[in-house]
Amino acid sequence: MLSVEDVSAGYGRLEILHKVSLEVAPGEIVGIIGPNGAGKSTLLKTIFGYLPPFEGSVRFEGAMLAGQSPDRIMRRGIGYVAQAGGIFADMTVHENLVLGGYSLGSSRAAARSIEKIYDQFPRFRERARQRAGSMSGGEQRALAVARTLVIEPRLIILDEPSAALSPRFIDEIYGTLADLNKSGIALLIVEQNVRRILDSAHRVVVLDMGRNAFAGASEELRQSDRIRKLYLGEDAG
Ligand SMILES: Nc1ncnc2c1ncn2[C@@H]1O[C@H](COP(=O)(O)OP(=O)(O)OP(=O)(O)O)[C@@H](O)[C@H]1O
Repeated sequence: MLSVEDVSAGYGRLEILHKVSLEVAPGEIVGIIGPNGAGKSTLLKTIFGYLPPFEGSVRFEGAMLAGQSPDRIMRRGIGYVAQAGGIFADMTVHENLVLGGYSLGSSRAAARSIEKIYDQFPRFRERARQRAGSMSGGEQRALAVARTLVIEPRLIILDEPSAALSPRFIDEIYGTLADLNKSGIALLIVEQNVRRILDSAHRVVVLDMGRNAFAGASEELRQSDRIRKLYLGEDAG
């Protein structure tokens, strides 16, 4: 469904990603982990069109994404939840959802889609007129995810959905993500919380210093001495 092949990318002339590859199959949850500065966010920004790759290809359902704007990529059926969510705190919950449908170009289609989201997340219907910034951190994160649903994506890309949330809210957001996945939406998730992503993802890709370091089924990685030692703080002995 999503295929990233030998992508090199970075900022200005500074190359951060060196020939990175990964695949996401329909309905799959794929996690990306790696140390700080490994290039995880840079990879998501490159897939979503915020950064043009220096080389390599990004394909979604067969179509080339490289060189397309985030807006067009969204219309092809990919949602993106930036680090820390990026909702508009001073706007209402409803206005945030309306903005999520901006790229649809049809307010009727967006309204229909938002109605479905309210059915799925009744608490947002109750809070439609509430200022988004007045909700809890967990609810704001859920709203950031819900907002991507207005365009009815087949893949959602998320940058650290658990960041700065308490364990209870992390459970909630991952519960929401599991439900979306059950409804058929594939997920590509950058996550610092390695235990959480190993529990949730089907497969995990490890990036290190801008390169593919390791990849495998979550179950396989959980058994790996290297992963346990480096990322789970366990004594692999
Ligand atoms: N806008 C930018 N301009 C120049 N360099 C940048 C920019 N954003 C990130 N970088 C650099 O790119 C490298 C990779 O950063 P990136 O944010 O992709 O890593 P990450 O794996 O997501 O890290 P973290 O887990 O800390 O979020 C870092 O060395 C960072 O300093």
